Amino acid sequence: MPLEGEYEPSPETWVRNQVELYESSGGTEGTTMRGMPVVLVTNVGAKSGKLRKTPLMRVEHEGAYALVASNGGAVKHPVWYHNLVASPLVELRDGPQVWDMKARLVTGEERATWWERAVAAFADYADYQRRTDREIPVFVVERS
Ligand SMILES: C[C@H](OP(=O)(O)OC[C@@H](O)[C@@H](O)[C@@H](O)Cn1c2nc(=O)[nH]c(=O)c-2cc2ccc(O)cc21)C(=O)N[C@@H](CCC(=O)N[C@@H](CCC(=O)O)C(=O)O)C(=O)O
Repeated sequence: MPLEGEYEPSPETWVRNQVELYESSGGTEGTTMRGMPVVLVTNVGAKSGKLRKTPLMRVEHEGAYALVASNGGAVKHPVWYHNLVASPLVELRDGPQVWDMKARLVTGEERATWWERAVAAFADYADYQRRTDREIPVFVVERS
C-alpha cells in the first residue's frame, strides 16, 4: 500500500538530486555512491506527515535490508531515525524494485550480525562509529 502524503525534498542538494535521478530513471540511474549500491527509503515525517525520501547504502540479506543511521558519524542521529521510530512503515526502492516494508530497530546479537553485513557492504560505517560516542542505530526492514 503506497504511503500517502506530500513529498518534501531534502534540504541537502546532493541528496535531493540523487533522489530525483534515482526516481526519475525508474531506479536505473543514481543508484550508487562512490560505486557502491544505494537504496531509497520513503518514510513519513513524524511531525509534518510529509513524505521524506532518504538514500541509504544497500545492505541486503535474504530479502531483508539494514538501514544504518550513521549520518556520517555525526554526534546526532539523522532526523529520519526519529521518523522511522514514529512511523515504521516505509517504501524501499532497490533499483527498479519497490517494496512496502516495516522497520524495526535491532539490538544485541541481531544488531551485531547486521552491523557486520553493513560494514562489509560499506566499510566507512566502521569509521563513522569510531567518530562518535553514540551507538549508530540499525533498523532492519522486511516486507510487511
Ligand atoms: C538533512 C536532514 O536529513 P536527515 O533525515 O537528518 O538524514 C541525514 C542523512 O542521513 C541523509 O541525508 C542520508 O540520505 C545521507 N546518506 C546516508 N545517511 C545515513 O545515515 N546512512 C547511509 O547509509 C547513507 C547513505 C547515503 C547514500 C547516498 C546519499 O545521497 C546519501 C546517503 C533532513 O532531511 N531534514 C529535513 C527533514 C526533517 C524531517 O524529517 N522532519 C520531520 C520531523 C522530525 C522530528 O523533528 O521529529 C517531519 O517531517 O515531520 C529538514 O530539516 O527539513
